[in-house]
Amino acid sequence: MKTVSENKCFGGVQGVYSAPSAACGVDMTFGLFLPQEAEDGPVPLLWFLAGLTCTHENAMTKAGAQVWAAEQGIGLVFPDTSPRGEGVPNDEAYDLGQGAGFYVNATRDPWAKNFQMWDYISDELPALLAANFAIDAERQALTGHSMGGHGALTLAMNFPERYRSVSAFAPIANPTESDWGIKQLSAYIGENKSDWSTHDASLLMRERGFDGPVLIDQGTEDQFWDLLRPEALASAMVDRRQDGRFRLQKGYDHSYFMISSFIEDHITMHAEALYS
Ligand SMILES: N[C@@H](CCC(=O)N[C@@H](CS)C(=O)NCC(=O)O)C(=O)O
Repeated sequence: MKTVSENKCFGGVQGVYSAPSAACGVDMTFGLFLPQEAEDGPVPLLWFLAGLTCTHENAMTKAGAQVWAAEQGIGLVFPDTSPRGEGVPNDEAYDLGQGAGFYVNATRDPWAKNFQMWDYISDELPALLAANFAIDAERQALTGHSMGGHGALTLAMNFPERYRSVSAFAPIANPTESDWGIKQLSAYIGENKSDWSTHDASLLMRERGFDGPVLIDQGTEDQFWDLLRPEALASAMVDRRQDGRFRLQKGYDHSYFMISSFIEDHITMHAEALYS
């Protein structure tokens, strides 16, 4: 593992590291914020999964999460959104290939060799973090934005034993019915729609729900509203009687300004679940 940078931040350390990934077949870069408490022992961990076009850097620099994580004594990890670099397949469109891993394990060429983001996020990176940093792998929670909100919700509902709480900002909520989903799921895991259901938050919410705190924030002026399909997730939560909050935030758009406006509430909710 290589240390790319380490900066003191709100009494803790904001690091950027890079390590070879067996799942993705290339070196993967991630940001990790550890609060001061990590000097004395393992701390719980909140994942921030980012959206289309993002690297490890967007949420790390724009979400404003560290101040609240420092206050609560929890770690934050900011993974990349796909493998990247020379030799890794890509597409001309911004919403497929590098920067658009969609948090699935690809089974189709040319993607299958590198695009194993599901395994990378749920297995490989947590093990690497627990082995190298003061992270308590028994206490993890997930949040994310847009494509990353989709990743957070689908991982949480598939692995409820691994994650204590889940939240999302403007998640891609119903990818099996959206152009942010149909194109990518077809390319990565094939045209057979029955293989897609584990990667659709609204379908999972209807079938399984989540036995822990859930918080969704969605801006009413989100320019990608039609692609995100928040109504599908909201109605699935109601139909299931899921314990949780789905908040429509008047006037907010899809940007990190929306995220930084509400991140405190998300981190407070996760901290309560992680320390209970
Ligand atoms: N580039 C795309 C949109 C990409 C986009 O908005 N990405 C969001 C996530 S879905 C993001 O976080 N962008 C990076 C940033 O704001 O820092 C477009 O112009 O249509």
